[in-house]
Amino acid sequence: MNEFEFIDSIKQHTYKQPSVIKGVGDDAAVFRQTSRDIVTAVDTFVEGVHFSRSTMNPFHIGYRLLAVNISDLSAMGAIPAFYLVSIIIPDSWNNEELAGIYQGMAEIAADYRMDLIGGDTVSGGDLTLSITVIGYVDRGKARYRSTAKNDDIVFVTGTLGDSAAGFYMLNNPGNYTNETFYHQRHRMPDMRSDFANELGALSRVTLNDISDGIASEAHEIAEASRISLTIYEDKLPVSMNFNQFSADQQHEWKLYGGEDFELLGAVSRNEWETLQDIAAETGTQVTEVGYIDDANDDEYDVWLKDRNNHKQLLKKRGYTHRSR
Ligand SMILES: Nc1ncnc2c1ncn2[C@@H]1O[C@H](COP(=O)(O)OP(=O)(O)OP(=O)(O)O)[C@@H](O)[C@H]1O
Ligand SMILES: Cc1ncc(C[n+]2csc(CCOP(=O)(O)O)c2C)c(N)n1
Ligand SMILES: [Mg+2]
Ligand SMILES: [Mg+2]
Ligand SMILES: [Mg+2]
Repeated sequence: MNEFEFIDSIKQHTYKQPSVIKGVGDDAAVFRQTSRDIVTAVDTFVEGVHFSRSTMNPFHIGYRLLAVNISDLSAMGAIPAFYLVSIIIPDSWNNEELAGIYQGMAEIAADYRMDLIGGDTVSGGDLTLSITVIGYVDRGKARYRSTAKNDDIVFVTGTLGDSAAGFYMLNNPGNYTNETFYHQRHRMPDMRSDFANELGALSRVTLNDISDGIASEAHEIAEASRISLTIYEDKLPVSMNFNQFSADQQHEWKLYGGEDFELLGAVSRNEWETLQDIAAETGTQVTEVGYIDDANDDEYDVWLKDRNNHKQLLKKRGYTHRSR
């Protein structure tokens, strides 16, 4: 298949979003928007860094890449609408495998009524996929990392550490409990889109999605909001049978494992009950895991309290890409 046949094979023939004026097939895509704010993000996946063929099949690769981008839109309180895919294809990937990647993306796109409206195709190098997502949020309702205030409740959706545990199981075959569940949490993470969108009812909520690990994202909130954040270690939600792993593994994965794509947030005590109602309506597990304090002398610290109430500074550690 040449580049043009490939583009033809991945092109949608109809669009779900009524605002599309031009999708795939010209120099750029066009959509029209008058009332809502537009939210956009891009994340890149590289073979060997974000996935390997030994732990993910092509469908999972596509599914997960679009999922993690939807996660960033959720963390902004936005509804997904469009995506554009830039792909660098090495010779070692065949047509069937590439089709699998696009099927994975199409599967989750259907769940969120997203349209593929453009992209770019280049051959050579390592398999690299970069997805740009575009979504909408009601005017002025985008949710930021910078809005947390003293005495807010810190909460997290879902459970933590499952993706890292699943990745470990995929790489270290053995006798595990609930293995399929953990594999699934790594390969096809759940999105918190409905919950995040419904939070539009709140006057203020701080959100950040967990890609690098809760320790890292907690620091992003602390720094952006210029506050201090405390997490109770024994309140961090984990899945059933997470205790099949060693204490060190559990500690490492839930705090620093990353790729959970759950939402870490902060909300005022006044609106905590409304937030819990929204969680119940959208079938979302939400757990109170800590609180916000004023910062001490411009130190935007993140603390971890153990079950004996001992407080220690939580390092900004997680999955960090190096730059030279
Ligand atoms: N190479 C880049 N050029 C311009 N802006 C960038 C670049 N890399 C990151 N950013 C911007 O920096 C901010 C933080 O990006 P970052 O990738 O850390 O967030 P994220 O997507 O939530 O995290 P992750 O990539 O771990 O999922 C965003 O505003 C992003 O657009
Ligand atoms: C083959 C392979 N090796 C390592 C990992 C783990 N991993 C890769 S990127 C990342 C953080 C988010 O990245 P980004 O900041 O780019 O969004 C994590 C935890 C994996 N999933 N697959
Ligand atoms: Mg990013
Ligand atoms: Mg993010
Ligand atoms: Mg991201």
